[in-house]
Amino acid sequence: MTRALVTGGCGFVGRHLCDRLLAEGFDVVCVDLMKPGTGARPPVSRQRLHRQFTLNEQDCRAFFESAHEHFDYVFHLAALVGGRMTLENQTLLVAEDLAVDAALWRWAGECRPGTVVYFSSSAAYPVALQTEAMQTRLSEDMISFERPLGVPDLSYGWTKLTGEYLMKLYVERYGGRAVAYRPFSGYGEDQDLAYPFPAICSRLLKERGAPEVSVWGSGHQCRDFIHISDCVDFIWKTMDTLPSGASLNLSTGKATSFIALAELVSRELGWTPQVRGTASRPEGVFFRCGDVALQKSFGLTPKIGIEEGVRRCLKHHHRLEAACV
Ligand SMILES: NC(=O)C1=CN([C@@H]2O[C@H](COP(=O)(O)OP(=O)(O)OC[C@H]3O[C@@H](n4cnc5c(N)ncnc54)[C@H](OP(=O)(O)O)[C@@H]3O)[C@@H](O)[C@H]2O)C=CC1
Ligand SMILES: C[C@H]1O[C@H](OP(=O)(O)OP(=O)(O)OC[C@H]2O[C@@H](n3cnc4c(=O)[nH]c(N)nc43)[C@H](O)[C@@H]2O)[C@@H](O)[C@@H](O)C1=O
Repeated sequence: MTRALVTGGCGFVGRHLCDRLLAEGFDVVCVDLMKPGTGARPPVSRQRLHRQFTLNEQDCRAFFESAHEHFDYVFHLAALVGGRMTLENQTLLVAEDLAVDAALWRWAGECRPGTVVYFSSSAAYPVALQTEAMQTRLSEDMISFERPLGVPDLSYGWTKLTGEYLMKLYVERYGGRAVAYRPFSGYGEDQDLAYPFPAICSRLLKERGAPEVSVWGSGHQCRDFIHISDCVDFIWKTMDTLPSGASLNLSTGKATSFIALAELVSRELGWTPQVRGTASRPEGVFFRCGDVALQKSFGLTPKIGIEEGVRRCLKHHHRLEAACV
């Protein structure tokens, strides 16, 4: 039986990843803080009832201190993330996430799991490449520790960059196997409303028919939205073939502005409001979109386009509304 440890497995990405690992016949040990009100949810019932799934509700640092068992794979997702967190409490975020990542790599050095899969982020890319003037499609080799091209925008990006650096040390010094993924804007039906994709779908559903709707920032800023099932599929297909120490984007290569996203949602709902930006709300970087050449070399193509993603998200929020009536 293949054994996997998933830290942060009750978060948005973790829930989907655990589902896939269980469906593929893995034995899954999940470690998650499960703090109330943070967006972490109990695993879906089939996970709880699943004989091959164990949930430890604890800080993964404590788990690392006491666990000496062997895992074939370790998927490290535990991190303080999300719009609110990244913007509001940078110091806490850096202190916590660096400590958690350091604990992971120290433990991996001692316990030597088969493969460590580190969840980095597209936020680790240099901010100077993501301006309105540059609008660069970000490719994996644009993060270089030897000849840096620039620095990330937020502390959150710095912690992910440092995490990747620690991965490289682990691979070089301990000869361990590890790979990293850099998700762009992952979204999906059961995502917390702190994230823009579900927030916009849910808001427009409520405001349906209004002459005017709003998005944050100028509305012209762009993101590369990738559906969570494609993210998980890309990981599944490459986690054994990606060279040790390498990082891979999880992206579609398609940039969508928030105004375009809101227009797509309203079209799907059958009306055409005026979409306006809200200057008082944070805008973040202007253009964050992945280069997909390396993903293509592994035969990866996303299955769910943004139109289908919007339809799924709306259907999900419709269902939630109906359940509340
Ligand atoms: N979603 C996306 O589009 C992107 C995600 N990523 C990365 O992917 C990973 C997963 O993201 P996502 O699922 O969206 O985030 P979530 O916040 O939904 O999930 C993270 C989970 O980790 C848990 N956690 C945090 N700290 C600890 C800890 N010390 N010990 C144990 N569990 C902990 C959280 O618990 P609790 O909530 O109870 O605190 C939460 O359940 C993260 O590393 C993130 O940085 C990167 C780029 C984009
Ligand atoms: C890769 C990276 O992906 C994410 O980082 P990000 O792309 O910078 O996104 P964010 O969540 O920091 O910013 C949200 C963006 O969305 C715009 N926006 C518009 N309208 C609404 C709106 O209505 N609500 C919200 N919340 N945002 C809106 C808002 O103005 C801003 O531009 C992280 O989840 C992070 O985990 C991560 O790793």
